[in-house]
Amino acid sequence: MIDKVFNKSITKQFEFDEEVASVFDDMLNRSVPFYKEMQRLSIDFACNFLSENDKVYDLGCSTASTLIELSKHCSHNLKLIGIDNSSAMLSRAAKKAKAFGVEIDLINADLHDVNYENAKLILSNYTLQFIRPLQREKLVKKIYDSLEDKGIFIFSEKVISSNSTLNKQSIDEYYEFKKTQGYSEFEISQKREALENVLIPYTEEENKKMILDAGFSHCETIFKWVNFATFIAIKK
Ligand SMILES: Nc1ncnc2c1ncn2[C@@H]1O[C@H](C[S@+](CC[C@H]([NH3+])C(=O)[O-])CC(=O)[O-])[C@@H](O)[C@H]1O
Ligand SMILES: O=C(O)C(=O)Cc1ccccc1
Repeated sequence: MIDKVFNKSITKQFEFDEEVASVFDDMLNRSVPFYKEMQRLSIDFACNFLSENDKVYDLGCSTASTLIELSKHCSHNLKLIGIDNSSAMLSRAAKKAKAFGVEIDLINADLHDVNYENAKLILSNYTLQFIRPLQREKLVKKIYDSLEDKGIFIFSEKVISSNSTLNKQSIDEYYEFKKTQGYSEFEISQKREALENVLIPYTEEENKKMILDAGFSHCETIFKWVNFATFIAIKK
């Protein structure tokens, strides 16, 4: 289904509700530049670190697109666990996983309330940005503590520039991208208002500092387009 969620005046802040979930895959593909390329890159890097029967978590898995793609492109048998607190997203994730014949343990819970034992890989694409800043650092520390010694954390985020001029130009460039994807200026403005104080992006440097402060030995940007970045963090 085509995303037309914001072609009417908003009546509430952005939520991952039934209406969003019903158009989510289209929304993501048209709202995140190079989403598919990022997803494939994160999967390729992930596969290099994974072995038979490793445990993989996707935090904020939405409709399980990434775990399904990972299972298709990684030759190892993996224990796949997707966590999300949106029932609407997880009901679609379950249907999609079944349709693709991929076994995924889907957990309907807040990311703060789940233990991610013995994780070799934790993924979290475009999710930390929705976690309140003080809680975000706490969650990243939990992610670090949950990973095995040779564990990897791959995550993607919307980012801001610390230079106000470049930040404004980045936002303008991003909205031009959205127009190429068929969104109207009205839809773009309504979604921007809905996301105010819901999606809170950090700078690339703030993301890396958060990761290193949690104890990770290394954090690197492996993909970036203007105001969207993908990072890989190595525990030891
Ligand atoms: N506190 C929370 N606890 C659990 N889930 C949460 C929480 N906050 C947000 N979510 C969930 O995190 C997901 C963020 S979307 C991830 C896309 C996916 N990674 C993808 O690559 O397709 C990104 C986006 O929509 O831009 C949603 O499914 C929320 O329900
Ligand atoms: O930041 C934005 O304006 C977006 O549209 C990103 C986004 C993509 C999918 C769900 C929520 C936010």
